Amino acid sequence: MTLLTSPFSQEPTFSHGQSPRTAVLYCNLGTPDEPTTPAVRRFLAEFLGDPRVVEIPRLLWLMILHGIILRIRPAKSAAKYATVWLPEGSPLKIWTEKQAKMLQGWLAQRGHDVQVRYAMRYGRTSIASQLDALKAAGTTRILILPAYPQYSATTTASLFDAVYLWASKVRNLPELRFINHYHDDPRYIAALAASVQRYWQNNGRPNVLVMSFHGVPERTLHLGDPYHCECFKTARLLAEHLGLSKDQFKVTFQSRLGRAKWLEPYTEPTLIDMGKAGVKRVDVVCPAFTSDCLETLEEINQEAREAFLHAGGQEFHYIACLNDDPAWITALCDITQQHLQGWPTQTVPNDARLAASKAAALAQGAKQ
Ligand SMILES: C=CC1=C(C)c2cc3[nH]c(cc4nc(cc5[nH]c(cc1n2)c(C)c5CCC(=O)O)C(CCC(=O)O)=C4C)c(C)c3C=C
Ligand SMILES: [Fe+2]
Ligand SMILES: [Fe+2]
Repeated sequence: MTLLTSPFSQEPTFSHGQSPRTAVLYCNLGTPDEPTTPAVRRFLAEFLGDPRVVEIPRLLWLMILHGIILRIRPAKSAAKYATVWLPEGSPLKIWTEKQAKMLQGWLAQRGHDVQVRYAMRYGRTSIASQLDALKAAGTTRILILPAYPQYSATTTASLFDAVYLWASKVRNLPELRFINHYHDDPRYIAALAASVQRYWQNNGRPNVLVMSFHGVPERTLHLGDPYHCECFKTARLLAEHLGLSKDQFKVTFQSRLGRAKWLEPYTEPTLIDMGKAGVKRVDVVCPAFTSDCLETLEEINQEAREAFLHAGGQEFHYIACLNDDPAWITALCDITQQHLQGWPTQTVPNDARLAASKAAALAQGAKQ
């Protein structure tokens, strides 16, 4: 792109006459490149090596991570990934990419000239590489949109860290905005509720709806992380929307790692207790995940299902994540639009708008 100098001032303007480019970077956790032991080891080394994710003294943790965990876990996890892998790749990546494409298209339909890209905190497609690409394309305003409705330092703050690290190496920075959370956004809640209601219309209702959120160490709650409270608020709003009484739903936390205490109650033991107690049918929904991934497709829809049925339960229904649900993309669009306010993102370029208003003024003058 050539830079011209405006005849009226020393301000540079872009030769194609468009307003400065605005972009949305839709960020998710990340996933291995393939369901193999080496690829999962690479992914886990980066993920679990992040001090935001595992907060124990560095040296000790690096010894445990490289000495034990990365020798055992990758093969086990790779086998699990293989059970959910699709011909096009990892479900998390496929859904995240599709959501970003849909968001861009739907924003364009609403008249916003905004580029939407997706990025992953770990593995490919990295946050730094996408920010580099946006900067190279002349983007001057970037909105960081996490795929996580609930804020957690382990996820949201960690992805912001990656943005700050990139920014610390850039001379001429774009304007940056960050969305911390949307756990109580009425449009996200309505999309979740509609997906559950639709499922029930087609499949009947359960005795209990289990809302299973990804867990985090309990210690993070005592240190001030709002994740636990935000999960409970999402759950309460979802239950209200669905008209559920207290005994018709249950909040649980899944994916515990290591021996420390994580947020309770844990999903699988709760389901086993329910099966043993004679609960006939449970439906499970995972509101912290906006894309289906290993944690929902394998841990819930395979492992937790088996545990519940084995404990005496009769019917286990997994309600899919929001994925490409139109109500969810609409919610994402609304949330994005709200945070783009004040940034010029109209489809009609500034210069064309100016020319049109000058022409209108001239025509008005000619009439008088
Ligand atoms: C929804 C938000 C998430 C939070 C909060 C979170 C915290 C967290 N996770 C781990 C450890 C692992 N998570 C793994 C997979 C994984 N985690 C999330 C989301 C959150 N994690 C997603 C979307 C996924 C799926 C990725 C995919 O490729 O499909 C894994 C890897 C899988 C495995 O080996 O079991 C680990 C490990 C910790 C320690 C943590 C907070 C401290
Ligand atoms: Fe996780
Ligand atoms: Fe898991």
